[in-house]
Amino acid sequence: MLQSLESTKGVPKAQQDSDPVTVSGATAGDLHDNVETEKRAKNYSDSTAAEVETEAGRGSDFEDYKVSGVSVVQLKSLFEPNNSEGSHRRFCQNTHGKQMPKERRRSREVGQSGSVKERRASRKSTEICNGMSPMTDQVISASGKSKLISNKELDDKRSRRVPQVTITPEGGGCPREMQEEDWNDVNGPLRRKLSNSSVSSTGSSTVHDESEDDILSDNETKSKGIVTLEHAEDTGTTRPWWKLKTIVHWPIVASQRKRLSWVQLAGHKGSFKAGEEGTILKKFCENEKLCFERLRGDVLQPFVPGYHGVVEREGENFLRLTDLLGDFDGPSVMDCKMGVRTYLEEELVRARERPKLRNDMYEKMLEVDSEAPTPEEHEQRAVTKPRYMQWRETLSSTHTLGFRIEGVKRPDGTCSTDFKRTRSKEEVIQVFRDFVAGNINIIKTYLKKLEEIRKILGSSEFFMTHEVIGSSLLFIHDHTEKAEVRLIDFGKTTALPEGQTLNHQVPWEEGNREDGYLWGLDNLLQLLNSVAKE
Ligand SMILES: Nc1ncnc2c1ncn2[C@@H]1O[C@H](COP(=O)(O)OP(=O)(O)OP(=O)(O)O)[C@@H](O)[C@H]1O
Ligand SMILES: O=P(O)(O)O[C@@H]1[C@H](O)[C@H](O)[C@@H](OP(=O)(O)O)[C@H](OP(=O)(O)O)[C@H]1O
Repeated sequence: MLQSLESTKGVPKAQQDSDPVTVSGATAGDLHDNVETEKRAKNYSDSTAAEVETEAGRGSDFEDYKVSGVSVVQLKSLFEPNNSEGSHRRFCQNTHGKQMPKERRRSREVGQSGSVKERRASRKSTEICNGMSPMTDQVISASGKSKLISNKELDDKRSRRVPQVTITPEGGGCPREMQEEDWNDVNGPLRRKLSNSSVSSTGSSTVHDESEDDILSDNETKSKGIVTLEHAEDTGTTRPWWKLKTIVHWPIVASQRKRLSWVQLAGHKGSFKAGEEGTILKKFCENEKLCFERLRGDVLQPFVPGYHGVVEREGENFLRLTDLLGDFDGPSVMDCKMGVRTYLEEELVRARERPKLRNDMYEKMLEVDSEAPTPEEHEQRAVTKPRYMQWRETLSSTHTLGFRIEGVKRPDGTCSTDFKRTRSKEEVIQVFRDFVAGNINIIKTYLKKLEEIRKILGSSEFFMTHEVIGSSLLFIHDHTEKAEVRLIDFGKTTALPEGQTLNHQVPWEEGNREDGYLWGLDNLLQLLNSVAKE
């Protein structure tokens, strides 16, 4: 399946009218992974067929309406750039009162001043999780006390509703997401456009089997993997989105500098563009930028993609990152999302304070299990984001193992993102076995790399002082048995209040901000060890 990506697709004209932004370039020293574009082009030989990109802006937008006094996001008609907030595109007023895409809800660094309750909860959490017993067998009640409940009970509770505990704003208030009104305070636009839609979804697919209509539909059932990245021109000018249509995609061999066949196993469509000299451009996210800046000089830096600054392309800002696939020949790739939780505490708080019902998430739920929504949710035809995220976590291995597989790309070019129900140890092991095609040497190299990462994380100042949510480990290997693991995606990784640290292994209780990252990593190590011994 070939998917054509064009990040400017569907971008409303108003965004292109927005203010220019300051661009910080990369220093020469940043370019520590220098990979040649030609080599990459050769590696991604999957993409030899010409593709045709249809009209830009095609796809579904969403519209808000009210059900029982709560706003609902619903699919809206096509070709309407200035719509209301939705999962795929959100817009807000900029300082000039113009409509512009809203920054993905990761823009604000969280937690300059955590609440007292947060700090207390953090101190309380001293239990170390051993083995693979679920760390989520403890829940916090409305009184703030924790109690033990069965896994079944827990799953039911977690998957049915948003936890009811609220964080009380104290001493400056608890962290909260940037709201539309906050935009007036923002000095310069935050440039990461909200999702066009997530790549990860149900369904297994190959590189060759998708029709053009499928390519550009916003149907979440269409899993993506191999994508064709546009090489955005550094013109400094903006191109109206409606002009970006019916572009013929030449085969990669014919236009290596302009296009890059690439693998994107998770995340949002249109988030990436091809960069220069072995780099890719990821849509700008202030929070992620801050993380990469803080990672400079941290012991963890060699284990994350090289960061080469912020660049502007066609009026939009991007983070320029080393393409981790660049050193591999026809790589196999796996994305494992780490941690016991995939949403921020502030997202829970917001969902309680201002519930926003998502029709797209309800639809995604139905695709997997038509009985998953409650009668009320069926009636509303919508769920809140935390509800969806929690359901995804309990359905997969996020809750039980502290990580989950998001997607896999195999050497033959086929991709699968059909892992929403991959939950048990045995199932996860089987995916890894298939991933390495039974090659134990590769598993052993992965184990070595993971052990190294485990050790480094223990001494990383960055890791200690950040809540790491939604970040993945990217596994990459090729037929030469070369294998590498890197930490990616810091869009939802947030700094803790001064002086606070995380243990990353104790159970999460709302307020303690624990993410279970290390617990998940230990489980992953254990699973791979068992594969290596086979
Ligand atoms: N530096 C990189 N080199 C190679 N591949 C990458 C790199 N960064 C990301 N990817 C690919 O892109 C996918 C999505 O990346 P990422 O998770 O950073 O995007 P995202 O839009 O922030 O995702 P999400 O919405 O899940 O948070 C990964 O699964 C991986 O396949
Ligand atoms: O994998 P799925 O089932 O498609 O679900 C998506 C996935 O959980 C993403 O991590 C999340 O983005 P964030 O991590 O950025 O929150 C996205 O939310 P979104 O639709 O609000 O972007 C979800 O739709």
